[in-house]
This record gives sequence, C-alpha cells and structure tokens, in this order.
Amino acid sequence: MGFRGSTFSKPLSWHQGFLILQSCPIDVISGTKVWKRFPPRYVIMGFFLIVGIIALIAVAVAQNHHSTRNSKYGIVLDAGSSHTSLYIYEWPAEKENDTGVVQQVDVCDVEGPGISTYANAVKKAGYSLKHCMDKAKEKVPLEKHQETPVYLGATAGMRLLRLANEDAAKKVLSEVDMTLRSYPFNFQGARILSGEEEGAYGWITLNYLLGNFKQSVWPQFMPRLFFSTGTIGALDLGGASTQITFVPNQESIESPEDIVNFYLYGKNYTVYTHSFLCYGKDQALRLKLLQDSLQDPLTSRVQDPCFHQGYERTIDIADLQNKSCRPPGFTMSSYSLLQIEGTGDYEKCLASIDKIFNTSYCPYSSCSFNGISLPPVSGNFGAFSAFYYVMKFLNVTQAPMDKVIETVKIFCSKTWNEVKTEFPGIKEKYLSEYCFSGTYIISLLNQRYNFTKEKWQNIHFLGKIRNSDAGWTLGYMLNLTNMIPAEQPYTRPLSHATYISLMAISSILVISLFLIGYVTFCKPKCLKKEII
Ligand SMILES: Nc1ccn([C@@H]2O[C@H](COP(=O)(O)OP(=O)(O)OP(=O)(O)O)[C@@H](O)[C@H]2O)c(=O)n1
Ligand SMILES: [Ca+2]
Repeated sequence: MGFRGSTFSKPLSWHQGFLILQSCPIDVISGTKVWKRFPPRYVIMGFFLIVGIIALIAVAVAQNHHSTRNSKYGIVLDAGSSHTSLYIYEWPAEKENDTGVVQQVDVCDVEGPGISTYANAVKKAGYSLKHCMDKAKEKVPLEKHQETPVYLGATAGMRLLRLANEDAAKKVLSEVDMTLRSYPFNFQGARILSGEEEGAYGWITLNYLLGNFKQSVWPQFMPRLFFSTGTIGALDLGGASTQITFVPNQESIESPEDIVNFYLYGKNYTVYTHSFLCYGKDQALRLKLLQDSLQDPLTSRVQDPCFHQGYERTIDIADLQNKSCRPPGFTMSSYSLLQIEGTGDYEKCLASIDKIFNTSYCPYSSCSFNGISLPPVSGNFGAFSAFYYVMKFLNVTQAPMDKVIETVKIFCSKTWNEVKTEFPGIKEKYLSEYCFSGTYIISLLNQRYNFTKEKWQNIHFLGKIRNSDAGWTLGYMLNLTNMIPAEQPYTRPLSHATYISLMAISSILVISLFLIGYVTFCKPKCLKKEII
C-alpha cells in the first residue's frame, strides 16, 4: 500500500507527519484500485470514536460481569398459627448496609398446621420442619452453611398456646430448637414474637423493599415535591392476630404502649403499631360462632349468614371454647356439638361480625375497637397475608371499596353448590370461609379502622414486593443482623458503573472535540514541495 499526492524526499518530524495525515487529501492505493479521496481528519475522528465505543463496551462488560459475588444468606422461619414458612434471603456482602439489597431467593411452606397445634405431640413440632430445612441445606452453598444465621419466630398461635398452657408452649419451642440446632447453620434461636414486634417488622419489610428508608442524595438539590421520603403503613391479617402499623401524620400518639421509635438511615420514625390477638381471621370466625351460639345456649343448631346457602358444618364446642379467645359475655354451653347451616346473607353476616367488637367505650380521642386507641389512618398502606389472599381470590385487590362490597355481597349470595362448581380447585376449608373473610375484612378496615371510601384507595393489597414476600420475616432478620444502620451510609450519587462510563464518554468527547477544534482552527495548507 502506498501514498500518492505527496512524495517524501526526507524523513518527516512527527509534527509534519501528523499535519499531513490530518489535512492533505491522500489517495489510498491498494493494489491497482484507487480508493475514494476523503480528508483523513475524518479517518482520525472515526478511529478515536470507534476506539472509544469499544472502550465503553469493555468497561460496561467488565463492570457488570457478575463475578462469583461474595453473597451472604439468612434463613427465617415464620411459625404462624395456621402454617409455618421458611424464607431464604441473599445479599451481596459488600453492600449489606445499603437499602433494598437483600432479596428473597427461596420459600418453603412446611407441610401441616402451625407448630402450636402440636401441644399434645411436641416431637412432631420439630419433625415437621425437617423437609424445608433439608431443602435449605441444598439451596445455601455448602461453604456458607456455617455463617448463615437461622431464626425462628412464632406468632399468635404460640401466643395463644402460651396463654392457655405455658408449659406446653415451652416444650414445643424446645423441640423446635433441638431440630434447628441439628443443622449445620448458625442457629440464632426460636422465640415467640410480641404482636408489636410482628407489626413493626412487617412495616420495616415493606419500607425496606420499597427503598423508603433511603434518604437519596438528590432531594437535597431537588425540590421535595419530586421526592416523597414518606413511609407506607402495614396491614397484616393472620389466622390468630391482625396488626396495623403506620406513622400517623399527627404528632401525638395517645397510647404510649402503641409507640415504637426507630432511628434508621439517619432519620427518626415514631411509629404506631397495635396487634389484636384473637382477631386473625380464623380466631375471629371462632369468636363469631361462639357469640352466635350464645343467642340460645340450649340449641345446638344455628343459621349462619356468613356461610353459603346449603353449606353445613358441625363444630366441636370444646374446640371453639379455646380458653384464650372468647367473645364478651361468654358462657359455657350445655351441648358439645354446634350445627351450622349457611344462609348466605352479606348484610346479616356483617351484623353478626359487628358483635365480636366492643365499640361501646373509647378512653381516647379515637379508637378502633375494644377501647384501643387508633390515630386517624393516613397515607398509603400495604395490606398482606390474608388481606391479600382473600382479596386476590375475590379478584378485588385493585377495586374501589364499593366494588369490593358489591363483589362480597354477590359471592355470599351464591349457593354452596354453585361456589364448589365455580371453584373446583380451591381447598374447601378456604373456599367455605371466603364469604366470612371478605365481610370480615370490610368490617375491620372500613368500620373499625375507618378507611373511608377515599382512604380505601390508598390500601395496596400485595403478596410480594420485588419477589420478596410481604411480612415480618425480612424486617426481623434485617434488625437482628444489623443490616439497617442508624446512620445513612455514605453512598456515591452515581453507581461505580455509571461513573466509569460517564468518565469514558466525556474523555472521548473531549478528545474528539480537541481534534475537531485543532483540525478546524489550525488548518495547515497541503505541504508544499519545499518542505519535503
Ligand atoms: N393461600 C391462602 C393461605 C392462607 N389462607 C388463610 O389465611 C389465614 C392467614 O394465613 P397466614 O397469614 O399464613 O396466617 P398465620 O401467619 O398462620 O397466622 P398468625 O400470623 O396469626 O400467626 C389463615 O386462615 C389461612 O388459612 C388463605 O385463605 N389462602
Ligand atoms: Ca402471620
């Protein structure tokens, strides 16, 4: 390949060579073919741009290449009244103080009922957890087993057992403890959470996953209206208890026992939380049935508007008369079996549910029920567990309150045969109770918590947030592993990858602009013969 248009008779300095390369048109001859003439300055700029783009891609690939990240794992077992679930969480070790980095990577639902039902067969309580723990051994890399913490938190089912028979509760927990200790993980204990803890940790989980704790650096430069640094309230409906947790927009919470203070990521949160034991949906149904059976203590047959027309159920009264959950004015009945006949009537069901709440007194400026203070609900709420299961089944998770009421009304009015035909795949235990559960949720949220039609629109019924289940377990683990720092950890405004890429792009731009400027403003003539 040779150059034509200028011939060299003596060696050129690099400066002359550069001037020639960039401005004098050159015929590039390759073999006999003369390529199109064009100013080489475009060749130079094109060259730099291509190099720059390749550099960018290389940086992006290098930056985002997932080396075998140094991951950490955590395991939490949620021992609820109706079931136990095992959650496995994972996070990148180098980022553990950032918010939102912990992800749920697996969940295992334990076969059978909650551990509190094993009061008379405590060995089974521990044994029931083996299958999910064996699965966890496979899921967590072998070399991480030793360092992976395992926590078991028991909720309302065990609270009720402890109230009824403290010794049995201790035995169940010690069996569970022994089983979990036998695994190669870093076992951190099995304990019964208080209702307030259950509510507070559920609130932490929601706001952690939504990134609401991150005081982003940008708001300091941007007007607040672009960035809400508020938090979302948490509504949890279990089988034996229900929790409501939120930051009220009024300063004073009137009941000190319902206040939890958090100092997270450099910000103080004064949170209201209350847990209503016996008002999870299973126990609330029991309260209602007991209440109904008191109408006529001698008769053992009741017509129940919360069950579908044609539905019948026989209940052992001894089972209902669980010492811990009893309606106001309870008296023992003279018969042992209660026969229920469904009549399927929403309005009457709502009225019968009303009776399990005592709204006759309130020693505060505003109460939910049973004399419990409740500040006016405000802002957004995440409603999960049975709130979500029931509303999802009824297909009203996004519906306005009127539509929810209308849907429950229609569903309750269906006969039991129609319902079984329409939903063949749903467990009859769950299916038979959705009319009650839907009515109960409306009663609890609208009439007890005073979520008006407008405020109802701020309730988000959700099962997961970014693939992690909504619930107390993540918040519990974050707290016990100190992954929520009190102070806001320093975070660069830009991620490392963004920073490197921006640097690369700006350097390429600067070089290109320099070249274009140089070529444009100090345009050398074509070198005359005499220079060469
Ligand atoms: N897909 C599901 C799962 C559960 N449930 C019902 O929802 C209620 C609450 O379930 P859960 O949140 O698991 O309650 P627990 O955690 O077991 O109860 P608690 O928190 O009170 O200990 C129970 O009546 C359960 O039968 C349901 O209707 N549909
Ligand atoms: Ca629960």
